[in-house]
Order: sequence, then structure tokens, then C-alpha cells
Amino acid sequence: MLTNVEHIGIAVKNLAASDALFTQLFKVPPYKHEEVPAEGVTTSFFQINQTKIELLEATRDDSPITRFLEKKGEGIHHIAFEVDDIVAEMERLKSEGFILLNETPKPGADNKLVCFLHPKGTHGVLVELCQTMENGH
Ligand SMILES: CC[C@@H](C(=O)O)C(=O)SCCNC(=O)CCNC(=O)[C@H](O)C(C)(C)COP(=O)(O)OP(=O)(O)OC[C@H]1O[C@@H](n2cnc3c(N)ncnc32)[C@H](O)[C@@H]1OP(=O)(O)O
Ligand SMILES: [Co+2]
Repeated sequence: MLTNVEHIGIAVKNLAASDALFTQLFKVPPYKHEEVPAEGVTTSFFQINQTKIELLEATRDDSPITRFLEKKGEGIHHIAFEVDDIVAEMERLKSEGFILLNETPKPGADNKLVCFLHPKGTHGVLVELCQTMENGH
């Protein structure tokens, strides 16, 4: 079951510049930075009450963020939903015709296991499922 919006992902060209801008907007600084080499991104995370924002800067030319910035420019890249059982949710969504972009859960940032759904199957929205890993596993 999808329980809540876990974070909103925003693609940016320059993380340092965007950190400064969003710190000014939110009046709180990012609480962490984390690189996820497998995704070709460096992230920063902001927490505003119940809402979490993930800024994503590309770290290599074949990063999904590089491609997105080339085609669409900076802006909202994905919406991530918390799930309590990611494997069960992936099986359910696949059986209902959604297009999974990874067949097994993969490590994301901020202690999550994640799976993406292709935006072609979700009316143009890149959806991320996240399950919090217990004790880092
Ligand atoms: C930090 C880790 C993790 C976390 O813990 O939170 C993350 O958030 S990682 C975030 C970065 N990783 C990913 O995005 C992985 C999943 N994405 C992909 O696999 C690809 O980006 C993609 C969605 C399959 C697109 O790749 P590709 O097919 O190579 O690119 P195209 O440019 O050709 O796009 C095809 C088609 O899809 C549209 N598109 C692409 N990205 C998005 C998007 N973010 N939102 C909405 N639509 C998107 C693109 O416009 C193309 O459409 P058409 O032009 O109509 O064909
Ligand atoms: Co994300």
C-alpha cells in the first residue's frame, strides 16, 4: 500500500546554487547531502514539517538527471511514495499493468529501497516507491 508522499524530487543544474535558493525559500538548510553513484546523482534533502524535498544534481553524462535537464530543464522530476512492503507493491503494480523500471528493489538515498514506474504508464509522472530499510538493511 502507498501510505504517503515520501519526497518530491527536483532536478537541478547546480546543487550549491539550488541549496542556497531553497534554503532562502524554506528558511531551513538541507539536513543532509548524499551521493548515489548507481543513479549518477548527488542529492540534498530538506525537511519542511511533514514534507521532504530531494534536490538532484547529475554526477555523470549518462545520469537520468543529465537527460532530463537536456530535454525539460530544471524542475520537478519525480514524486516518491512510501510503501510498507516494496516487493509486494511491485508485484501488485506489475500485475495491474504498470511498467516497473527495475525488477528488484534497489538502494536509494536516505536509507531507502526504491523502485521507479515508467512515466509512460502513469500519465507522464515518474513515480518512485520507497521503503525505509530497518537497521540500514
Ligand atoms: C537518489 C536516489 C533515488 C532516491 O532515493 O530518491 C532517486 O530519486 S534517483 C533519481 C534518478 N533516477 C531515475 O530517475 C531512475 C528512473 N528513471 C529512468 O529510468 C529514466 O530516467 C526514464 C524515466 C526511463 C527515462 O529515461 P530515457 O527513456 O532514457 O529518457 P528519455 O528522455 O528518452 O525519456 C523517455 C520518455 O519519458 C519522459 N520522461 C523522462 N523522464 C521523465 C520524468 N522524470 N518525468 C516525466 N517524464 C519523463 C521523456 O520526456 C520521454 O517522453 P517522450 O518524449 O514523450 O517519449
Ligand atoms: Co527520489
